[in-house]
Amino acid sequence: MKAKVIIIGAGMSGISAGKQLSDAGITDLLILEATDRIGGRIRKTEFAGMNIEMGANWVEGVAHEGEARNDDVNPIWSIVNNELGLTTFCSNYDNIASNTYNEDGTGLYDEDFVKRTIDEANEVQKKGNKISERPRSDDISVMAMQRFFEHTPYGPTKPVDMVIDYYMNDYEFAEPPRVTSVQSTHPLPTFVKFGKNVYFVADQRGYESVVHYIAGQYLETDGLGAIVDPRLMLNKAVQEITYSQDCVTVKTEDGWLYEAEYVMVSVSLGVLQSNLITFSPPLPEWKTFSLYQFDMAVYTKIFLKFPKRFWPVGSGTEFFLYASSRRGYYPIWQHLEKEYPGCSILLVTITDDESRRIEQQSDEHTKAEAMEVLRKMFPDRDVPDATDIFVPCWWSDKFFRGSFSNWPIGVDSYEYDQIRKPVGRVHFTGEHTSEHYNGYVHGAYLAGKHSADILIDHAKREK
Ligand SMILES: Cc1cc2nc3c(=O)[nH]c(=O)nc-3n(C[C@H](O)[C@H](O)[C@H](O)COP(=O)(O)OP(=O)(O)OC[C@H]3O[C@@H](n4cnc5c(N)ncnc54)[C@H](O)[C@@H]3O)c2cc1C
Repeated sequence: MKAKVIIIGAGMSGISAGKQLSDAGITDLLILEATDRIGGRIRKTEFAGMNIEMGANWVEGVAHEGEARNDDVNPIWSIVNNELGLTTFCSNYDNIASNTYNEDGTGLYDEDFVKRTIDEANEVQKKGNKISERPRSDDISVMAMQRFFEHTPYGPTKPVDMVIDYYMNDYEFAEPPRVTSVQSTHPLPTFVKFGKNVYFVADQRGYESVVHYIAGQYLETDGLGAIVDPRLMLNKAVQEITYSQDCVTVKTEDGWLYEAEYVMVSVSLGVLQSNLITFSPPLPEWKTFSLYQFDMAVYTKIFLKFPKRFWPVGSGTEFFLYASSRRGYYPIWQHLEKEYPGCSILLVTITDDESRRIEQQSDEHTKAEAMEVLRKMFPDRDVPDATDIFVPCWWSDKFFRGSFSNWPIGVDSYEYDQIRKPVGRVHFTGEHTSEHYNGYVHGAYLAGKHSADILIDHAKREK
């Protein structure tokens, strides 16, 4: 089977690249997707009788009216809010100082004490922004910045310091401060460009309806909106990409061969770092070097359903922290009562080593750990066992190998260009190729457009 362009992967970036190519008149496309759906890491799933988001949940980078900002609007927010009208809720973290729990069963920490910790951490972050004004060669890790400004050789070590540090860094980047680059995150381009608010998508149609919406603008759909276009082929896991000066051949796991003038690879950085897809000839060293230097982080959203609610609800209670002496141990909790009143569901987020650890144990074991933490947080309440648990496994899934990319110390913009740069007829896209917005849904969307533009130029030059 032949096409002008084969797109590998039907997540946000692949679908966005397809739209950009179509708009430029390149409609002879074939999209090969390994799974049985489009959307990739934006995925709803049924849990306890309702749809929840196992992947991306927030539109990050939204300005409120009247807030000082430039005129840029996050393109995903435009679709979510204006075009699709999905139900969203602005997440407000202002009250975490009054919602930070002790691990020794004595309940909440003193609010002023936690507030001071937050203020101090905020001061260090602000100073970090200054480091970003220096030449790129002066980049340091977030932890080095903390040592520099806080004079703490090992970074924060007390439970409250650690959970606040986790909330400010790992909760966003899914890797600890010792890994993350200051210059790429301080200040964070997403918030500078689009606004500092984050909106939680809580809509039964799912956040993935954004991907369907974009796909539906150039792929044929039936009366109900399902994509029926033969150019989208599901359950087509690509195994091998053979490229030459004249063409590209793609082999899928079921033995089919597809030929094209160009290929657009939109699989995750984690997949590219694994050996799932073989390139023939092998990718040049400059390419693999840049791909291996970047990090694929792991961020895990665990959902727990309870027979009854035992946590506080009402204004300022949505997010609460567990300050453990083991950093990153079931640290950030969110109740979904605002989004889904009466649902009695809690969401706890863990990352990195903790994510990899729990992916390798049974859900029952994870539930028991979470229950122990909850009973420490609420010693005076009757805390019933969760009746249901959902633990997504993004890291073990061979089609993802993690949740999103994180910019580590030691990678500069030059190496970043190499990640995105085509190798002959093989082009690359994906959230990890978005220099300013890597890790985000809008990063994937904009990267798809950008990489498609590079391919369009390439095709024009060859005419
Ligand atoms: C748990 C989690 C939470 C997140 N939270 C947020 C958030 O709140 N806000 C935000 O903005 N972003 C968030 N993100 C990040 C966001 O989801 C991603 O940046 C974005 O969806 C990535 O899109 P993509 O197209 O680059 O990659 P993907 O979505 O990974 O798409 C690549 C596609 O390629 C397919 N594929 C893989 N291997 C093959 C193969 N061999 N052959 C064919 N197809 C293949 C995959 O199945 C997939 O569909 C989160 C991600 C996760 C996992």
